Amino acid sequence: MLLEVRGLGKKFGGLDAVKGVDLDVPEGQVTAIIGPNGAGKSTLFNLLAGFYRPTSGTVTFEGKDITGMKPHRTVREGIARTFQTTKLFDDATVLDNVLAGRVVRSKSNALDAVFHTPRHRRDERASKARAMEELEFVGAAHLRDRLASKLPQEAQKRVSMAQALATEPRLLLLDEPAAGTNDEETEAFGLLIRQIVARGITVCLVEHKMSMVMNLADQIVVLDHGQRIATGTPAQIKSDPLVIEAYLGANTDQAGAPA
Ligand SMILES: Nc1ncnc2c1ncn2[C@@H]1O[C@H](COP(=O)(O)OP(=O)(O)OP(=O)(O)O)[C@@H](O)[C@H]1O
Repeated sequence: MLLEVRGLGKKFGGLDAVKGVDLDVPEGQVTAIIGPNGAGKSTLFNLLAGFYRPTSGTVTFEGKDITGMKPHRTVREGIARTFQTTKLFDDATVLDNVLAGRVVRSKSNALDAVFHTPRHRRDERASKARAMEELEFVGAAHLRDRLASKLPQEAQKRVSMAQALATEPRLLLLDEPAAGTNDEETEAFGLLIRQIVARGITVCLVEHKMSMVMNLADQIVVLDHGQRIATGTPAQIKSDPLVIEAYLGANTDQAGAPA
């Protein structure tokens, strides 16, 4: 198992945002995490990537205990995440944004950079080449010199995927990759995610768009009120009474029952 989560919990004051969650993410697959608004999906991602420290439980990645590890360390371990609303550096170009993802794999140190040593120059060239490869992979190479803030949402999402891929992850956490995109763009993101998996990268995604989830996921994990209420294949989840109840009971029109 690539990622093993046991009894994971996060409290905000008196609220259990995530409670006693067990999760196994098999290598080379797509695991989707779904659930009504406020179910704890984003909090779970933040716990896995180290943005939040769990109140209880453990996270094991490739057999190593990474519970409570900070994001700069989890990314070195091989976990990258994208955000629901993209967090690019607005004043930087697309290429510089993707290069920022390379920093974690840089072999040269601060002194190399200050003295512009051959090692630093070699490292810089290799990083740039890798960043461009990732931009080509996501179909955004032509945008390399544009300011990230000036791009439409869909392009920003592609760039943030390139940035995450540039860190050379073994596990990619995608937080609502299809949010705010039209049907055609959603389908294109689905294809891109398949290509990512074909590269041997394991994908875990949070997504409200059920068409994408049902098409892509090998395994679906359903959260409700911070707890895992079901795990299974898309076919199993669609007909699970607990899941149907959670969605029908959800006071939202965005969550979209997995029909
Ligand atoms: N930083 C925080 N401080 C306090 N409460 C929080 C915080 N982050 C999340 N919560 C609460 O924890 C619960 C789970 O929120 P979370 O954002 O993880 O849900 P979600 O499933 O990702 O929802 P959505 O689908 O709307 O993005 C909610 O009740 C939310 O209000």
